[in-house]
Amino acid sequence: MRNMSYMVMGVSGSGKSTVGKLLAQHLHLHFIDADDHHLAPSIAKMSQGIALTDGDREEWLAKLNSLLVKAEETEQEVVMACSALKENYRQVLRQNLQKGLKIVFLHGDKALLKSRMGNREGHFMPETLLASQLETLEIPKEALTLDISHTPEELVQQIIQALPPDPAFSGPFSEK
Ligand SMILES: Nc1ncnc2c1ncn2[C@@H]1O[C@H](COP(=O)(O)OP(=O)(O)O)[C@@H](O)[C@H]1O
Ligand SMILES: O=C(O)[C@H](O)[C@@H](O)[C@H](O)[C@H](O)COP(=O)(O)O
Repeated sequence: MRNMSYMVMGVSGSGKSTVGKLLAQHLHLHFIDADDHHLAPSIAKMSQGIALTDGDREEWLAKLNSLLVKAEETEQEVVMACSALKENYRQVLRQNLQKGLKIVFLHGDKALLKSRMGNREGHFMPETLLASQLETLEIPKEALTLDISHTPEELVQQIIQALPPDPAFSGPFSEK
């Protein structure tokens, strides 16, 4: 047991919920979707096509970090799907974690992201917010970066193949 959690990140429509859930199923881990923890005013804002600010995300990120810390304290690994768009957001998500986080970054071009958002039914996030998501995104430096044109199953296999065999190994997608 590596006892280190996974963060599947990317802009809206990149597939982080889909791939994160599937990864958790494959690894028999608990899955946390950061979208389930947004404050109600944040959901209302995004539903109206208004991008969140750093301030809107502050309490949300602290809550997500507390869930990751709790998992580590109870010796659980979890898979979290979270946009985690900026480096300082990722720093908040990692704070007080002794073992760091494995970051998987789902990358795709704008047209594909737009079509994936468009295919989704009943989701609060409008396609019009994709531009601001991409403007806000700071590409993570130490992450396993995967191309979302692959199927979710292929992406999960790519993640599993990249897992370090040795728990002490601090491989290509370990950020601390
Ligand atoms: N790799 C993929 N290939 C094809 N469709 C995908 C893939 N990943 C996600 N999808 C679909 O694209 C849409 C957006 O995926 P979702 O997981 O909700 O993204 P996010 O959580 O990043 O916003 C969903 O309809 C999902 O079924
Ligand atoms: O920080 C943000 O701006 C949000 O977290 C955003 O990135 C996220 O994408 C929305 O919560 C929509 O949810 P989906 O990612 O599922 O579209």
